[in-house]
Amino acid sequence: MIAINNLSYGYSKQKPLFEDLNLSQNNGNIIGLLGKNGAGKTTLLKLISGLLEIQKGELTVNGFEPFKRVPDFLSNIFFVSDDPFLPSLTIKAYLKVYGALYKNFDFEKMHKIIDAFELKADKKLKNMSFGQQKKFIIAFALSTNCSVLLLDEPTNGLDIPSKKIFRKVLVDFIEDDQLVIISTHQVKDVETLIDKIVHIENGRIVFEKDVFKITEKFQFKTVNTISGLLDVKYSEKCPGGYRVIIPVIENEETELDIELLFNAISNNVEINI
Ligand SMILES: Nc1ncnc2c1ncn2[C@@H]1O[C@H](COP(=O)(O)OP(=O)(O)OP(=O)(O)O)[C@@H](O)[C@H]1O
Repeated sequence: MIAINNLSYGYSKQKPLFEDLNLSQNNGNIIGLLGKNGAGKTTLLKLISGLLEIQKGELTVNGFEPFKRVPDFLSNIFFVSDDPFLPSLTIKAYLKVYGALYKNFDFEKMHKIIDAFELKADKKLKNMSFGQQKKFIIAFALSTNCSVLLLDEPTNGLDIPSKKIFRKVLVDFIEDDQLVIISTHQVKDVETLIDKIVHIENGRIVFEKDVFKITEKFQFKTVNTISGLLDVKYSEKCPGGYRVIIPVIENEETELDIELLFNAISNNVEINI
């Protein structure tokens, strides 16, 4: 569980990035963390994982203050950074050394995922491509069975077949009691996975809603024309017509279009639920 109350943080004292930020998330959710470039997504993940120290307010993860980095905290959280640093070890050797740090590490799960990603256990991590390294660290993160998983741009560098495998391994191997936060711009890669959207803008959380509540209230669809449509919350032109967000009519729910929702929120459209 993550609890953030009135958090302030800035890289420079003159211009804080976050001021009075509040966020509370329970385990059992997969959260899509969205926001424009520079909004602070990576910084927030670093604060949650204890790589940066909060300057004001409160931040606890499973009851621990992250920056204290006590072993019981560290063994139950895993942060997959956008650009992971990996030592000059084979996968096999890495698992022996680092797997032992996580009390619930599941070696069988690890082998299933590295097979799915077509990685070779006797290959040195340093000699792998960026995409292969990303796949390895995602496999490792999932296998730790940590209570909190933080994934920063996890599909960045993955080819098209690997993105499909990524979605499948997340569905198959995330446990019901984990809290997973995925920060990404590649929203199509995670659209079907996430059950909650958190959108950061100007140092604040400007939108925080469950996906099922959004799709219960709003339809996301492509139409030929918007003339005659009542109560269009947001629209944008696309080849052959318009992509629109409109209220659900007669229980006719659609799937969430995260990109459209992102654009609506970024254009200050109120999506009240
Ligand atoms: N080490 C640092 N020193 C100073 N400023 C930093 C540092 N790291 C990030 N910043 C600044 O903090 C702000 C937030 O950066 P952050 O990387 O958290 O954003 P982001 O939402 O993850 O962006 P992106 O979507 O581009 O990855 C940016 O303005 C960035 O320039």
